[in-house]
Amino acid sequence: MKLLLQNGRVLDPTTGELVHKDILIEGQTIAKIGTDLNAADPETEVIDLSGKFISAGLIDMHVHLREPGFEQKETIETGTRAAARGGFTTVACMPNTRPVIDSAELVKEVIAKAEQAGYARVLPYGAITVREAGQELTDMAAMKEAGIIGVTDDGVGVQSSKMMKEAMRKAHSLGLPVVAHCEDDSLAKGGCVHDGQFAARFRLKGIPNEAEAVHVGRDILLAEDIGVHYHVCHISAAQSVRLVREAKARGQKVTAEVTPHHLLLCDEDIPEPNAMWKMNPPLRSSRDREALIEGLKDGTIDIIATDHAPHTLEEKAAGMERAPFGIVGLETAFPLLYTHLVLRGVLTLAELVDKMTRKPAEIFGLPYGVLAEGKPADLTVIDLEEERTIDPDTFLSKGRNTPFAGWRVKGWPVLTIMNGKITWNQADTALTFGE
Ligand SMILES: NC(=O)N[C@@H](CC(=O)O)C(=O)O
Ligand SMILES: [Zn+2]
Ligand SMILES: [Zn+2]
Repeated sequence: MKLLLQNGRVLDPTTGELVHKDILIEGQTIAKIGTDLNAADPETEVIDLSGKFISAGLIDMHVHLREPGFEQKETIETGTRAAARGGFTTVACMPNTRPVIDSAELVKEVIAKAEQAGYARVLPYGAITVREAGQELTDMAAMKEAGIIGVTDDGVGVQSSKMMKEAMRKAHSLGLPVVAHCEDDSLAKGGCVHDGQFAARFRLKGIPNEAEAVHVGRDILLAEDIGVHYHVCHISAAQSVRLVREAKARGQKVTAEVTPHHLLLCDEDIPEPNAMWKMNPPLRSSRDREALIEGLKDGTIDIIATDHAPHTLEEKAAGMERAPFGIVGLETAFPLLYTHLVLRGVLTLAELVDKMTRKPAEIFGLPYGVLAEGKPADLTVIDLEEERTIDPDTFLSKGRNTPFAGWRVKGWPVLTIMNGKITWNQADTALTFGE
């Protein structure tokens, strides 16, 4: 199959400006990027993009697809449809399912289900410890053979330093990154929000910055001699940013991701105790938020990942103290970041796109994330002018748990192509998504 995208605009890699280009896709590959390309044969499907922005397909290195075991929250099918609608062509999924993805068999099951659904490329992580219980290392070699791209106990921190050190040795020998949910239970236990202004005002138990940062610091020390690629999940505290910056300056292979919500919100923005604003790590202080933006700009923080964490509305109705941690992110990430970071001059469009495409591919060694001839045909077309209100009722994800409902944002993905196949086309949908 041939697909010709006419009259789109792409980022010029040297100037960072948008320039008009046509893109010809043949099968699963970008065959040609040029000007005035015409459909040579009548078989070619032609789509006129009328000046819309074409990016390499977005990559999200941190999502929860919830299957197996929590299908009431999300399935691989609904989660990857949400990914496609959000402009993502590749997502890496977390193993904190039921059962936990801690064996080669379960890894293979996830990959098979994702291929069957076909809406996005799914790259699974395997657990560091059996059942994420922190007691015994998993068979990482077998899981690697089955297709994992890294190991993580996301959802919980690895409490034992000895266990973490052994995990790093094993992962390094297999060439796998260790992807860490940094949380010291002795400091975090029982908390539901950041240990700051909001917690004090509503007399809620707080989670201090150090609950994250002591793990970041410990792990950087543990990884130093081993040489393993160590990646910090959903970085939230200013101290953690400082530790990663120092490690990078020493030349250590440490990378980090930040979520859209930690970049855009802080604890003082929470209107009242409402679990739509509850996630782990929690929204921090405005000074932490500023440190995250600074870290993103100076390259300390490598990439943006959503930590898409769907839960049911019933679960979220249990209130700030009892509801589970987590908010969805796949269907709102790009327009939120474009509106609040790019249109406000915090990041350029080229910088934002880089942190959601080329950079995640680079740090995890994936052959995606660049728009170039000969590369896999993963593309996202975004209408930078289209402005709409975020309405969770229109989500393709089963999760409706977001603090961003009602926000008016610009820059919505309108067409997503993965491996040459259209996985989301707004023009085809009968649904209307807000005004
Ligand atoms: N981020 C969250 O608040 N929740 C995640 C777990 C995690 O990412 O640690 C979840 O699985 O719901
Ligand atoms: Zn986590
Ligand atoms: Zn997570």
